[in-house]
Amino acid sequence: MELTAVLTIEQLNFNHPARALFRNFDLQLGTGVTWLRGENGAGKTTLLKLAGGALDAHGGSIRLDGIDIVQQPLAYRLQAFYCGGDLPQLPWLTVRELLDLHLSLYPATDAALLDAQVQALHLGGALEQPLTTLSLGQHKKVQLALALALPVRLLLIDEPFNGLDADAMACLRRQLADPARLARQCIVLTSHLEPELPLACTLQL
Ligand SMILES: Nc1ncnc2c1ncn2[C@@H]1O[C@H](COP(=O)(O)OP(=O)(O)OP(=O)(O)O)[C@@H](O)[C@H]1O
Repeated sequence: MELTAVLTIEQLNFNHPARALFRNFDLQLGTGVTWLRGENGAGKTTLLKLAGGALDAHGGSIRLDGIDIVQQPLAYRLQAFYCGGDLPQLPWLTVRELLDLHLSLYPATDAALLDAQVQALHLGGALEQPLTTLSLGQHKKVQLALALALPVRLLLIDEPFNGLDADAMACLRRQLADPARLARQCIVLTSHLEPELPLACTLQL
C-alpha cells in the first residue's frame, strides 16, 4: 500500500559545531508509531528537535501535511509537539500554569482531556507545585500529559519510557497503541529498548 506522507523531510542538512549529522537526508512518514533507533550520538534527539521546530535546519525542507516549517512556522507548530527531556522553560510557573499556557498556545485542545491525562498520570497532587520542585519522573509526566492531550498531527517523544513508574508506563503504552490515535497521528519516538508497541515503521539512524 502506498504511504500517505504526513511528515516529509527533503534534502535536510544539519551540523552541530563539531559534528556533521544530516547531509541530504530524506524521510517520509505516515500515521502510526515510528521507532527511531541508533547508537548514542547518532542524531535521534537532533532529528526530533528539527522536526519539532526546536532547531533550525541549515538546508532542505520539512513539511507537515504540506505545511512548510519555514514558510508557515506558526501553522506548523500548532500541529507539532516535541516532548523531550529538557528541563522546563519558564521555571517560575506552577504545573497548572504551564498546562494553562499550553491550552492558550494550542487553542483546539480539549481542557477536559488534558485534565483526564493529568489524573491518569497521577499528577493531580502536583498541580500547584512550581516546575522547579518536580522530580524528574514528574517532569516527564507533565510533558507526556501535554503530548497525549494536545490535538497535534505530529508527536515527537524522546525516550518516552525513561524514568516512568510502572503505572505511568502502562498508561502510556495503552494510549500509544490506541488504534484511533494511531490513525490520526504521526508519532515518532526514540528508544534504546524495544518499545513494545504496534509499529508503522522502524528507522535506523
Ligand atoms: N548543542 C550541541 N552542540 C554541539 N554538539 C551537539 C549539540 N547537541 C548535540 N550535539 C552532538 O550531536 C550528536 C548527536 O546528538 P543527539 O543528542 O542528537 O544524539 P542521540 O542519537 O539522541 O544520542 P543518545 O542516544 O545518546 O540520546 C552528538 O555527537 C552530540 O554530542
